[in-house]
Amino acid sequence: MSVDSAPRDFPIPEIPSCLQLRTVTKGLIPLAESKKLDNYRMGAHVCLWARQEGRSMFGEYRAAVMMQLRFDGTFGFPGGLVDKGEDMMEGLNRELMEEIGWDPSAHPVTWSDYYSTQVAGDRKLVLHFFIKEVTLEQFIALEKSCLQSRDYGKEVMGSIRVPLYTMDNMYNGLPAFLNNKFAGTSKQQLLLALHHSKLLTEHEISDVILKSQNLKLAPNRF
Ligand SMILES: O=c1[nH]cnc2c1ncn2[C@@H]1O[C@H](COP(=O)(O)OP(=O)(O)O)[C@@H](O)[C@H]1O
Repeated sequence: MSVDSAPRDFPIPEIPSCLQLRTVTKGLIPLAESKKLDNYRMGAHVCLWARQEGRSMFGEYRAAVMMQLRFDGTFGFPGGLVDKGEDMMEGLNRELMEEIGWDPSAHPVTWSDYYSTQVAGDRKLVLHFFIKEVTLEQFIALEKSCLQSRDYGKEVMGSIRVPLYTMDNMYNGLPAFLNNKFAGTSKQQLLLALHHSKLLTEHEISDVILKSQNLKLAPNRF
């Protein structure tokens, strides 16, 4: 497999003001710092997305963004824990092959897709996050290959597309989606990826967070 495994450092990404929330910024460290941590498990996940023109009857698509329903009933990004002694990029690409049938020799996730590193000291866990744009054609091919993957129906219960629109009742769509249960830091990573990829503006992100929290005040809204 040809993946760029050269060790490099990356600073903490610039976090937009709409996401300057403790839940989002907690534990963010530069990549080089994570390499000094002893006896930490290392995980890597990737947000794969493709531009998508047009709109459905519910709102504008903007993009297809892939998340997956995991064995534990939570949503997360494809990826997982890297084995002891395994190169990080090799481990991530291996996880993608197992979970979504990704062909790493054709389209490897590389360091150029790196976005952030977060550390959960209490769990002795370091989580690296990558964001990769693919074509819509590749995205659709991946959705199909998920069904044939080794882990489908076991660790992974299927890929999903994140709804990026907000419907007329000001809640359904992305705000409602954000009230699901998410694995690890994947909800924060999703919001960061939407900002980084310029799929949502800062104003739209603030608005979506506010609308998703409104449900907690009005649980019977539909
Ligand atoms: O998409 C994600 N983003 C950030 N953290 C995640 C995501 N999915 C899982 N995690 C966290 O990483 C840990 C290991 O991930 P995962 O369960 O995917 O590894 P595995 O498939 O190797 O068991 C989980 O316990 C969870 O805390």
